This record gives sequence, C-alpha cells and structure tokens, in this order.
Amino acid sequence: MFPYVTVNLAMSADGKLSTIERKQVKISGQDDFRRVDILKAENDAIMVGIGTVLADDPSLTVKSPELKEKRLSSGRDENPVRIIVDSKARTPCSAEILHKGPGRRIIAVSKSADPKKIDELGKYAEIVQAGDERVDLRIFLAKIAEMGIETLMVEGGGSLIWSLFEDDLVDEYYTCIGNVIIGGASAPTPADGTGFIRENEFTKLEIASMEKIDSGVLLKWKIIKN
Ligand SMILES: NC(=O)C1=CN([C@@H]2O[C@H](COP(=O)(O)OP(=O)(O)OC[C@H]3O[C@@H](n4cnc5c(N)ncnc54)[C@H](O)[C@@H]3O)[C@@H](O)[C@H]2O)C=CC1
Ligand SMILES: Nc1nc(O)c(N)c(N[C@@H]2O[C@H](COP(=O)(O)O)[C@@H](O)[C@H]2O)n1
Repeated sequence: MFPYVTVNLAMSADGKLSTIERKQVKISGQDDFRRVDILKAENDAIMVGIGTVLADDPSLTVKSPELKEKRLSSGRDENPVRIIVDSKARTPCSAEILHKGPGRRIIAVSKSADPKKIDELGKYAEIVQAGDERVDLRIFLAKIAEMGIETLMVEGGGSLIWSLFEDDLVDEYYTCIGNVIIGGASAPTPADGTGFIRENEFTKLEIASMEKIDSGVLLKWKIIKN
C-alpha cells in the first residue's frame, strides 16, 4: 500500500540539520557522501520538502558514473524519481531538481495550490494532488505506490520527516552524526513539527547497526511497527 520508506540525514553531534539561517552546511565526509549516493541509486524515488528546495536547491541526482551506469543497465532511469512535497506549489521553475540530469520528477501539491503555478510546474514535473491545505502524506504515498514506486528515500528536512513519523510511514531511519556542534535553538532538527506529547505516542526504534564513518558515526535504526 505504501513504498518502503528510508529516511537518511546528516546531523551535527548536537542534533542539528543545518544552522539557524537554514543554510546547507557540510556535516558528513566523503565516505558518507559515497554511502548516500549508493542509497540514492538503490531506491526507486527520493523525496524532499519544499523547505529543503528553497534552502539548499539540491539536484538529488546520482553522482557516481558507475552507479548511474548500473541503474541504466538494469533498465531504470539514471536517477531515481525526484519528488518535492510542496502544498502550495512554491517550487521555483528554475529549481535544480527540475533541470539537472534526466529522469522523472513529481511535485506533490494540495488543493490549495495556485492552478496557474501548477500549470507552469507541469512543464517540468508530474503534479500529484493529495490533501486540502497541506499534502496528505498517507494519500500521496499510496498514490505513488500505485504508480510503481516501491522504495522511497527521504532526505529531509525536519518538518517533512516529522510528518512522516507522525503518520507512521517510516520503515528505516539512518543518521550520520558528524563531528561538529552547530547549536541554535531554532536550527532544524531531524523531526521538527509539533512533536509527540505522550510517551505512548513516541515512535519506537531498534538499532540495526552502528559504525564509525569519516570522523563521525552512522546509526541505522529500524522502526518498530505496532
Ligand atoms: N543535514 C541534512 O541531511 C539535511 C538538512 N536539511 C535542512 O533542512 C532544512 C529544511 O527543513 P524544513 O525547513 O523543515 O523544510 P522541509 O524540507 O521539511 O519542508 C517542509 C515544508 O514542506 C511542506 N509540506 C507539505 N506537506 C507537508 C506535510 N504533510 N508535512 C510537512 N511538511 C509539508 C510545507 O510547506 C513545509 O513547510 C534546511 O535548513 C536544510 O538545509 C535538509 C535535508 C537534509
Ligand atoms: N547526507 C548529507 N550530508 C551532509 O553533510 C549534508 N549537508 C547533507 N545535506 C543535504 O544533501 C542534499 C544535497 O543534494 P545534492 O548534492 O544537491 O544532490 C541537500 O538536500 C542537503 O540538505 N546531506
């Protein structure tokens, strides 16, 4: 019914995704960069929130020529399907995701998005509507599963990841903890949003693996489903 969802992110040793200015910063190193590229190449699709697009303008392309070749030789596109969760269709038409490298793009919007902007973005990406004011992630993920997307990697940011946890849609959660302190009470963290209040609401995890990577630590968690 839903794709298998792996959340992957890099955070500082004090649990921040970026600075209070929400600017992309280097948290992990070369080995982690390579690991993330492999993960990206293994998944059918990769998804980010509009906050990440506006802050970082990522391309989300597979970087290594061998990994691109491997995907092509197995009959897939060079890049996974790139997805932006963007309730109000705020994605700039110049966004890197829409232009860099070949492959499908999907923008998830809500019914509140401006129809004119939807038409413009429709020149660059498939538009999928789910939800009234905000993208309803359970409806959207069910729709992309029907479109053939079985595995989905999520890169961030903290608001989108929170909603995925809240909606019980995450299967695995990978955090690369880098050897820096960023600080700042308002700096993004892996799960922002409103947060759970009661202990019985918490998402429960079990450790799948722990390893040193670059000068930090890679923790892989599996989500314990009720
Ligand atoms: N260190 C890392 O691995 C990464 C860091 N980042 C950082 O994260 C920050 C961006 O994170 P955020 O501002 O939290 O933005 P975000 O990327 O999580 O996007 C959130 C936006 O998505 C839209 N949205 C639509 N439906 C939604 C739903 N159901 N739930 C939640 N959001 C929904 C809303 O407009 C919301 O404001 C940037 O500073 C970026 O650099 C982003 C990705 C990876
Ligand atoms: N895995 C990882 N490590 C870091 O140190 C980072 N700063 C990030 N940031 C996210 O990576 C994305 C960049 O994608 P492209 O290289 O443009 O394809 C972007 O979403 C950053 O927020 N990730």
